[in-house]
Amino acid sequence: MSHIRATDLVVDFPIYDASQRSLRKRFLSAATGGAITHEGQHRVVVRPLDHISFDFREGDRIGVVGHNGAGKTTLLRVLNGVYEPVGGSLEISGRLASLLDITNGFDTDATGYENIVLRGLMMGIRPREIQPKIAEIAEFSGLGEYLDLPLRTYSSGMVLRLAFAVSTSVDADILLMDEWLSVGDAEFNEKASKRLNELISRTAIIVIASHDTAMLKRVCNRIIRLEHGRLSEGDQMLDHPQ
Ligand SMILES: Nc1ncnc2c1ncn2[C@@H]1O[C@H](COP(=O)(O)OP(=O)(O)OP(=O)(O)O)[C@@H](O)[C@H]1O
Repeated sequence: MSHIRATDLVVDFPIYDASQRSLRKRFLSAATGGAITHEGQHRVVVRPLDHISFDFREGDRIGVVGHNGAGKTTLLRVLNGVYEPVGGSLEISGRLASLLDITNGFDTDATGYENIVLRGLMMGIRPREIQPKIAEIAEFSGLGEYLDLPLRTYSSGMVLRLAFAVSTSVDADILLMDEWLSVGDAEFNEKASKRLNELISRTAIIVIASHDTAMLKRVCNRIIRLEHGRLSEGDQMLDHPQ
């Protein structure tokens, strides 16, 4: 059974070159962002996640809401293993896929086809696992002969189409998303939304951070709210101003 269990999770970002001068308006407490503590003359610590605990189980579609800088992206990155917590524990069981930073792993000098494999590697997928999927990914991207050309010849929308096609080609138990991915022109975007909905319906646990309450109401069955790095939970969380 897939699950994610966090107990008293803490993430800190120490900032070593912060000058007191740039922080002189300390009497203004920040409306956004994690808690800031001052340690000595030049060290400041931002705490985007402050002792948070949760238990996500199969069937959970979790919407993460909160103001700018509340810690939503940080939470997704911790789950994805990009950030290491400085405190607490995190237990993840199940294969994890992330739609965060979907162009990570791409090489602008490599062709579209080569980049499918590179992105696959970045996602922890072996070449022999991605190989049988290449034709479907190529077809879905709609990039045709461009797939034989280096990525640097693509428009930014074309790069995103390819990134989306690869990133959504492999099933996982847990899927992380930072906002609903909308890529490409209107026609591609519709196709992409359909693919994303299908992927979601096959995935045991979804965690999606967003400011889009209408989308969260449609996709999620649990809502958690981050506020200055602290967590609360409940359906009424969607009624708060973002
Ligand atoms: N690389 C970093 N170095 C220092 N502080 C950071 C870094 N990344 C994020 N932070 C801080 O961590 C806190 C949480 O940021 P995060 O990006 O997780 O917020 P968010 O809820 O995703 O915001 P948004 O809705 O604006 O995307 C903020 O106070 C931000 O200033």
